[in-house]
Amino acid sequence: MLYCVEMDVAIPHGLDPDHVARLKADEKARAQDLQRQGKWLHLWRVAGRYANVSIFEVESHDELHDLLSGLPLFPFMTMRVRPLARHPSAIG
Ligand SMILES: O=C(O)C[C@H]1C=CC(=O)O1
Repeated sequence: MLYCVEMDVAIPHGLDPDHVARLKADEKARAQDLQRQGKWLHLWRVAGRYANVSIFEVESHDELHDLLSGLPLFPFMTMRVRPLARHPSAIG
């Protein structure tokens, strides 16, 4: 199942900078691991915003939820999830 997920990141200003740096490093490692596993197919920065648009391929809503809610930055992200269906005019 394919999903388009838009993630908006809002890290509170008062957080310890070392803690934030660690969270970002952990997030990067996890994102790259999921890409290597073939579950996080696309990861694009939204120009001008601390946000991304991503495409995930997973088995179920539950798998997607587990994966997203386990991201290190999850507590600081607002997510918009859209399930994708095949477009009848798509040639690919
Ligand atoms: O920077 C972001 O968009 C948030 C998050 C998603 C992947 C990652 O490495 O960080």
